Amino acid sequence: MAGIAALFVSARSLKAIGLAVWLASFVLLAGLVSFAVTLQGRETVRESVAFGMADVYRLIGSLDTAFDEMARMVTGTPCGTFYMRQMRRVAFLPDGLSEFFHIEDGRVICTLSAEHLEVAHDLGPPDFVREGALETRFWLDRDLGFTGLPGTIGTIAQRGPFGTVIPPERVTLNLPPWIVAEAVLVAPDGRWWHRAGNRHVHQDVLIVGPGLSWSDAGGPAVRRTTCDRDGHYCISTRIHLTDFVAHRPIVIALVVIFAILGASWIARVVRVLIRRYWSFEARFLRKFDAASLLCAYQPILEMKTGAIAGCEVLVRWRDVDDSIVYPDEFLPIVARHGLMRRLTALLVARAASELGETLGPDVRLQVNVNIFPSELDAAGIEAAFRPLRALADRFTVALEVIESDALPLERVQREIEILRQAGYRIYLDDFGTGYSTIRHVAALDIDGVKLDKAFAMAPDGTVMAEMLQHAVCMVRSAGRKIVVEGVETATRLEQLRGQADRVDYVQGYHVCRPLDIAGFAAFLEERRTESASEDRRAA
Ligand SMILES: Nc1nc2c(ncn2[C@@H]2O[C@H](COP(=O)(O)O[C@H]3[C@@H](O)[C@H](n4cnc5c(=O)[nH]c(N)nc54)O[C@@H]3COP(=O)(O)O)[C@@H](O)[C@H]2O)c(=O)[nH]1
Repeated sequence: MAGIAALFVSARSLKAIGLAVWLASFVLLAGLVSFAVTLQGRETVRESVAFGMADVYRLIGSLDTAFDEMARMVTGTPCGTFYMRQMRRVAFLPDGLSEFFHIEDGRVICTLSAEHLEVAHDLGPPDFVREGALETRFWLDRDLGFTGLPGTIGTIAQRGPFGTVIPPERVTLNLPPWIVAEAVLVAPDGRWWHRAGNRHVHQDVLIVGPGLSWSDAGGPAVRRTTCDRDGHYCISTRIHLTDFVAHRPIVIALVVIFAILGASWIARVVRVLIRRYWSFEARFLRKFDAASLLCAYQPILEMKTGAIAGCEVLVRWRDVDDSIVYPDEFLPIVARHGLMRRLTALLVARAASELGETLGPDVRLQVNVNIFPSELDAAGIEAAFRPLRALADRFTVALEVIESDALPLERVQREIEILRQAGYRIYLDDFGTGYSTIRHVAALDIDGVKLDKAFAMAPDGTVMAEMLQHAVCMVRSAGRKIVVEGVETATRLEQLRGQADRVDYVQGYHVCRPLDIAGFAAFLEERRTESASEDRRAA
């Protein structure tokens, strides 16, 4: 879970997520729009094929009508005068069929153009036969020289004793430039003949197969074949995607622009939602509980004895990705949402349980806890500190009031009095910075003052370092105990030892950094062993 949460917390992975969402949205949107365009393309193909098929059905209809008329009207002695006159009348029908024959046993006996043939023309076996109640035979692309029209090629159809010629240009394919198509006539045994359109398209579909295919040299192409209801007349189509793109640049540009804009919008919304849900503030407020608050203990050294007299309890928060967050980052959120009391109560409960269970029963310490000025009301403090106060025989509680805002002196003084009478010690924190003033030190009945670490941490020779001594004198003159924090070097500790009659306690990285409870217990044990051996040496 922490691993997944870490994805949303890190700015780098958030960028990666944004990019992934953008790409996925782009592919999805481009796919959806392309699908819509493809459907529209399929519709165009369907319409074009239907247009071609309409010619086929018209031709079949003309053939049926012509043969019906022949059967009805052409009677009498075959190839006789009356017979031929009637045949001519059928030829005048406006169906595009104008040449008719009389056929017996597969041989043409007479034609409208050539009349009675001197030698009957043997048609040979038909190329294919349209089965059914009205069987029709076809001879494709035959030389019609026997009709008196040398060099003319045409398809002959025969039903009963009658035959006719189908002109070659009867099927038209009305197609946009990005579709290539071929109309073919297919025999029941699979043989087929080109009728109109682009040669090789039907063969291509037969070899590669219908559907989307990538094997063709012209790139990916969509192929299909549509046939009439008898399956004899078919139109095969092939759309090369490159042709489609080349012929519809505006559509393609619009698809790309739409997909880019849409994907950017979706990615932005997703990023905003992720940021909102996983912002530091949002996840802190979601996971602000006893389990996520941790205590660090920083030892406080008593100058007079050289012993560890106490510790400051410092809060830490475990983020959703298990990283440890320092208070400067989340205290403003705590203050903004009025969670100061809850923070103190949770922290005190944890500290009481850790200190009580881990340190030996003989260890006596002053436990300093930071509180906001707004928390300074005796009843609230008593409630929050109950777990520590239950261990009053081992731990004395000192409240470090962080002066983050101006103190209402009268009210604060009243609360301080009650708390001190109850056994609490009160310190003003961060003296010398912000709102912490000498006026407060003089006006409030407090136990001590913690000098801001900026004094002790300042390099020798700087004004701040110089002011350290004066600040100590000033606080001392108000009769308060002094804690100097931010002692990071042995030199600074030595300098403060020179003022040991005025500086009561020091705290800082040179003494010890804040530790977890196990580290703190080990540190105390080590100090105890060291001072015991020093005592033995002195004895
Ligand atoms: N209301 C609460 N405020 C709290 C609580 N716990 C901490 N705080 C306040 O948060 C501020 C930052 O604290 P932190 O990051 O824990 O830093 C503390 C020490 O680590 C640091 N310190 C101590 N010695 C040194 C040192 O030698 N060098 C150095 N660079 N830093 C050092 O100082 C911080 C302790 O400051 P203070 O409280 O003034 O003694 C800080 O303002 C805390 O007050 C909490 O539970 N409640």
